[in-house]
Amino acid sequence: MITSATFDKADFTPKALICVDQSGIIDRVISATDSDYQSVKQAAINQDTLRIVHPGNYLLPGFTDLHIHAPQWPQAGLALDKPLNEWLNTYTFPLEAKFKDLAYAKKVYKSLIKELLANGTTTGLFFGSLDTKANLVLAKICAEYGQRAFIGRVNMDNPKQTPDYYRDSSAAQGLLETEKFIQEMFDLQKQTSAQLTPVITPRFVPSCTPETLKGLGQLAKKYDLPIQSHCSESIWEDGFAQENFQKRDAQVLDSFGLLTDKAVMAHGTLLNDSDLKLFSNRKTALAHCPISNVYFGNQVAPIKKAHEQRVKVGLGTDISGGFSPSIYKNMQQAIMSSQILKDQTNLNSRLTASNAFYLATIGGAEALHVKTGQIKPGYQADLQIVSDSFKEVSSNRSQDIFERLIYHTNKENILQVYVSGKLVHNNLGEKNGK
Ligand SMILES: Nc1nc2[nH]cnc2c(=O)[nH]1
Repeated sequence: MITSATFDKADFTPKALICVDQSGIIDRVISATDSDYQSVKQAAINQDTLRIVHPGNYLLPGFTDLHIHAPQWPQAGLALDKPLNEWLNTYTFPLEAKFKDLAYAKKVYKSLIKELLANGTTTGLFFGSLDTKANLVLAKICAEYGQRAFIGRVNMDNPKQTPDYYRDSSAAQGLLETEKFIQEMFDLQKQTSAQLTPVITPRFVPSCTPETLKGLGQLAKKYDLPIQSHCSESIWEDGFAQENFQKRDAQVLDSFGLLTDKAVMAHGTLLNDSDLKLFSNRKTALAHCPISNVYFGNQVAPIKKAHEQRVKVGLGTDISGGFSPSIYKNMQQAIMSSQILKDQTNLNSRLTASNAFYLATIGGAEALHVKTGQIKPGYQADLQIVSDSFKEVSSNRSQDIFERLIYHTNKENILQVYVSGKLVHNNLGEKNGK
């Protein structure tokens, strides 16, 4: 098994028993040299609860996707040659508005959640749409398929920056609808006992009036909820904050109580040193979306610097600003983009495979305050079993195997995925599912 130990180091354990309790939490990790290894293994065989990770396959923690726009799934990979503002107005807002149609929402969300689980994503932080009922459809599908989910009802009410057909009619109406969504999510949580959390979701500063930003800051405090938005993603977005508030984008969000230790801000490609300090002081996390940033980010996000300044960082696919639902592909891009930043700035900005793995596992989990992302006692058994397709032709050193898995794992290599010990994706067929 492989689990991240620190930002710079992944631990490799060739042989161990991972004991998962009835509630889906890792109870013990027993190494082959421990005195009760054989007896615990035999007991599991007797109870038919032993699951074996065969040679050439590896057990990894499930990943957290810290930034996904669920209703954008049908356009993943489309129109990415357009600038952000045009892409939003011409393609994205019309698509999101279609989710009033709940049959359409159901079809799209089922496809998305199956795809995320098949790619090893066990926790997702989702932007929904404006439509409360469609967001609840997403929540129910997550509950049904076993996806741990944080879901936000999007707020946007600035008439100058949003179209008539896709906008809250006023700040008060949007806030009321959001409070309704929060209550319905709490009810759903109770009915299904699924791991569902509502999230306060101002789309981004340009889409919202100051009344909405203020009201959402207050709702987050009232219900002690996570917050998600976009921050300093593009030169255009930064310019909007400067022109309308005479402040940096991060400062605007902070002035409305939206940078908290439960907030996750997407992109941050243009965060400067003082913004990073603000994030660090507020314990606000950054969702690094390296594929999307190539298209809309205007710059490579300074991830190594953010980590060194003690900003919490995880990875996001940003479906559909990013075209791929795979966190593996985003780890690869995070490493590649960091090299470009190094070449451009001559700073020590380069990320390693171990760094990227840390962001995908521990980084995402810490941002959301969930005990996932590590194969350790006390953590949720959110796990994936992946196969190394290069084992016949490449080296058998643990570091080499690890790097190969980061670079070459496709959906086909992800054999099984578990959330809290429950099998949620099985690529081995019924029989071998055991
Ligand atoms: N990438 C991205 N940036 C945004 N900024 C505001 N909305 C969006 C969105 O849907 N995607």
